Amino acid sequence: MNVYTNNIIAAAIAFPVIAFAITVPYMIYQYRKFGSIPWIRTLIVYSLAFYLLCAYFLVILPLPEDRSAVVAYAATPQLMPFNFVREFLAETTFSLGDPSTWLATLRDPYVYEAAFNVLLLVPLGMYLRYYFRRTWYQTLLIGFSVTLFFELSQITGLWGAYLHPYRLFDVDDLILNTLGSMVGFWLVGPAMRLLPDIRLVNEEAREAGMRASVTKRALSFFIDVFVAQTASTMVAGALDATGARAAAEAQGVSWGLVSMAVDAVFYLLCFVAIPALTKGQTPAQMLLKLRIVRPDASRARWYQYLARYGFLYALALAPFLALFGIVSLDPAQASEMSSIAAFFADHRAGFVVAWLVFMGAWALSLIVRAIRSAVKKRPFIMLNGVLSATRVMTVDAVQQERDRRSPLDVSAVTALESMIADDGVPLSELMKRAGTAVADEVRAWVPDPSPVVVFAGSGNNGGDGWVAAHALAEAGYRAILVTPDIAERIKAEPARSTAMAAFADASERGLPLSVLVAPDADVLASALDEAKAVVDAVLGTGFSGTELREPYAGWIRAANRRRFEGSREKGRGFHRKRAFERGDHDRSRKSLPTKAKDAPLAVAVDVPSGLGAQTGTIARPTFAADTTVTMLAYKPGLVKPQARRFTGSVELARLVDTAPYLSRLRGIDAADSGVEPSA
Ligand SMILES: NC(=O)C1=CN([C@@H]2O[C@H](COP(=O)(O)OP(=O)(O)OC[C@H]3O[C@@H](n4cnc5c(N)ncnc54)[C@H](O)[C@@H]3O)[C@@H](O)[C@H]2O)[C@@H](O)CC1
Ligand SMILES: [K+]
Repeated sequence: MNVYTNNIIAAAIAFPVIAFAITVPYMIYQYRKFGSIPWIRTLIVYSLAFYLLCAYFLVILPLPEDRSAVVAYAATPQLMPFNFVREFLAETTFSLGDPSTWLATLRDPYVYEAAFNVLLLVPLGMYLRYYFRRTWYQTLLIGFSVTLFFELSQITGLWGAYLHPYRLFDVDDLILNTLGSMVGFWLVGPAMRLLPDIRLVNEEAREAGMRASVTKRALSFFIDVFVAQTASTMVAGALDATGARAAAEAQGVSWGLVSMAVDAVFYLLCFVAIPALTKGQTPAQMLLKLRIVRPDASRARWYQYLARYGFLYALALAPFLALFGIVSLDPAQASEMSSIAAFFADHRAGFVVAWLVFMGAWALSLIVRAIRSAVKKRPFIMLNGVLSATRVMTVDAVQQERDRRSPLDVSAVTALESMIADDGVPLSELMKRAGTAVADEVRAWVPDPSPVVVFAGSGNNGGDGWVAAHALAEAGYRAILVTPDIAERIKAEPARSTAMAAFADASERGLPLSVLVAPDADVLASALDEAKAVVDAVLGTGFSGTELREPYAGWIRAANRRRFEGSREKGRGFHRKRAFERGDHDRSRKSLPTKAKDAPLAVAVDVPSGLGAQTGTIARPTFAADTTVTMLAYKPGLVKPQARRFTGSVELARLVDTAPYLSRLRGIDAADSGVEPSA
């Protein structure tokens, strides 16, 4: 056993080195892929690395004394499957009928080594199923490959590092290790219900990745400094090698000054010139998808980049220059100094203490603010950002902020649709893309096929709902579509033909799509009780007003009640007594009641039904959503302050490349009305 623990200690010593080497690449990869790095994933990835290292060390250590060592027992591979069983039976006193022999058996090397060989790859199977979401046969294959790699390391004497194999290649190891990975696969199954779903962790990371977190910005800054400094050092070195130093010194120019000038060139290049060419990105910001912009997300000018980083260096360096100045004053020469210098020189120690206190307080305040911004999910703004009127945002957040700041009037959306249709993408195709985007949003947050309720109104917003329900059913979700009337009797086009086609296709292929036509309250409530997601495609841009008509009002109330009171089984008793009885909400309240624990995901299509797309008025009732997938452009109502608690997060589904149309529309808009567009 001692051998095992020694190897684990070796791994523990080697691990920090490896962890350090992989951390920056790991962070860059995660930031690029997901935008943020959840703790849980870091824990998993690093524990996996540590575990694999331990396992490998157990397989290849201890190393023989010298390269040509011959280890007798490892010379011939053991190729007989289940040899360990035979040897065990031959060599021990074990008897199934005699319990007194059982305990000794456990201490038998054949038994504990076999058990250990199984154990070795149990964690791998767990990681493969839980984190990498591999199926059982993929786990089997990967487990076997890893084992084979281990055994091949042994039979080749660590890939030729040693002339002879020093550990035994054993088929039984292959069998037992692979079995271990399968045991891990089976064991982790029940635990997965308690562990956070890694797909949701990823989805949340993507959402959190909209923010330019302090760590992401710090990483980007250090990469930039590293790049600029390395380039500068190399160039200065090259100049030195070509004799520039001697030439400079012959001219009476100090080499220190020259290399500082080279530094300055590279820092200006990295932090000013390159951002000016790339619309606001330093090299590392390109890598990490960050951008320097004005506070309103518009493009900053080159002198703002200069100011931003100039102030940063000035603010960071000034205290050190001051300290250096004070420390280098010699009190012995105080009589020869100006009175101010003499004062500083006399009180040197006091100033150094004051300096330390000041810097400590400053550092502490930065740390507190950084933590507070992380907790409150607010941007971390530094003084140099304020002074230069710039911010660092993620590329995605810049885009989102620009979209939010230039919503498109509902009338303009209609104009936009017909422009797109004129270019060959008809409304029916837009509807298909819109519904698919909604289904994708549901699938991102509810990754396993589950029951989903889709409310579809009788306008085109409802058409999006039919597409979404069909797409979800196609993906195996049990979609329950709630409609006031059968598809044939929908009046709006292309909603009608789209709904009919979706229904016909689903029936023909036997997809799990069921349609509830004007269901009564009880049927509706049961459907909602089971649902893992509710899609609101009742009313979109076609609605304005302060009251919803039936049956829509009843549907929305039922959905809101389900959201805030929980399912009916759970809701009876405690929950039902709560104030939120009408399934309506008190419009004077600043926030909505908290969501019930088992509330389904609520997705609104285009706008939450009840919210005025143009005006942002909140009707009675209005659908309360976790996320709103809005089509083509933000509508003015979505960005009104009161809308936020009904829309949840807003996702823009562009459906087509809208940029050329938008500039045309805004141009025409401005010319026609004689006023500046809202952007
Ligand atoms: N903008 C786009 O490019 C696209 C828009 N599509 C969808 O089409 C929607 C607009 O469709 P429509 O113009 O047909 O309008 P809506 O579907 O938003 O609303 C029209 C329906 O609302 C009902 N209604 C009006 N006032 C009511 C009230 N007070 N109480 C109850 N019901 C009321 C009407 O009877 C009508 O059935 C958009 O929101 C979007 O979801 C997509 O289908 C395709 C792409
Ligand atoms: K809607």
